Amino acid sequence: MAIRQDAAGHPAQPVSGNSGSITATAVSRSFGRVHAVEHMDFHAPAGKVTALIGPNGAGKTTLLLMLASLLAPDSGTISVGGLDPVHHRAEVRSRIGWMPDTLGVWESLTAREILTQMARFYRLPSAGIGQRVSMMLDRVRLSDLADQPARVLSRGQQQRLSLGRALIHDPSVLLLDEPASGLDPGSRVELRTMLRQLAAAGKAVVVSSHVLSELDEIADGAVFVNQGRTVRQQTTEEAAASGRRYAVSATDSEALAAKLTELGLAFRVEDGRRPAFSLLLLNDDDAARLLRDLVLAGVGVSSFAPASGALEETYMNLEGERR
Ligand SMILES: Nc1ncnc2c1ncn2[C@@H]1O[C@H](COP(=O)(O)OP(=O)(O)OP(=O)(O)O)[C@@H](O)[C@H]1O
Repeated sequence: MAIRQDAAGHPAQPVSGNSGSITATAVSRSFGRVHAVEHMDFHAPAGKVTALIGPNGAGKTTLLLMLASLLAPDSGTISVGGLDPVHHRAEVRSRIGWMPDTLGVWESLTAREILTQMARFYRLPSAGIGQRVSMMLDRVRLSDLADQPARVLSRGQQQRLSLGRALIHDPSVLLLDEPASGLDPGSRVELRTMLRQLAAAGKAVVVSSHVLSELDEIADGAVFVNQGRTVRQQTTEEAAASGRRYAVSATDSEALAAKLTELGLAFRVEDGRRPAFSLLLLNDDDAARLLRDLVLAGVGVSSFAPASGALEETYMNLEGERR
């Protein structure tokens, strides 16, 4: 089996099938007295989209910066496909695509110039750079704006340029901090499709996001963090198996409440434009059964739908446990 060395002469670990996975074990990082990340564990397998979820200040960006080798941990270990970013920085960086929450580029350069410069930084063969940049501009739908200075791009267009920049060297691990921020609904759908395609191509995709309702569609699993610590890791299927909240409303709210009570189901009344009853159901079969029972009992059901995603439900439950 081949053992490689990086530029600094450190022996790299054997190249194996997990070259795209990324793992952090008990990593910590403080800023003065602030313990931004404390003994955090994180794993994102190759070929999957992993969501990094947590409230403001939980330590998500600090963890991503460490995973991207842009910030050194005070303690703990990080492995990118078996390589430690501290000792194999150049090789790890060539494997990682990093999309920060704000673009932060040379604003007077054009989108094309920025991607060209990044391709040079990553030492892509110069003969192929022009074609690679044009392909990437097309992929993130910026071909029409390719020769405009970055400062004139809208927030959503800058996000797309940032994604193109993260992908220009075809990394095996993608770290995306709030990638959907500022994107319009159509662009969000495109982003979702692109992230699924990248995972299907074998890359480890890590997405930090507060838009939990969308994550069920994107993520295969999630790592929940809070106050610098990992509080739960679970697959989206595991999250779905613990049930999800449904919102039900009817033309006659009293009749609906009476029937739910008769069926022995705990519910609460949600504030909103129209009164809706919300209740936790274990799976789609339970939801179908309840809808049938309500209709057969003559309750005029006017809406019946999941009120939260599976990952959102886990997040809200964790929040509830903390209070
Ligand atoms: N460079 C820094 N200097 C001092 N404190 C910092 C620094 N970077 C982060 N922190 C602190 O570390 C904690 C974690 O911050 P971090 O940005 O990682 O959280 P986050 O989960 O990404 O938050 P958000 O969802 O709001 O972006 C916060 O209390 C923050 O104030």
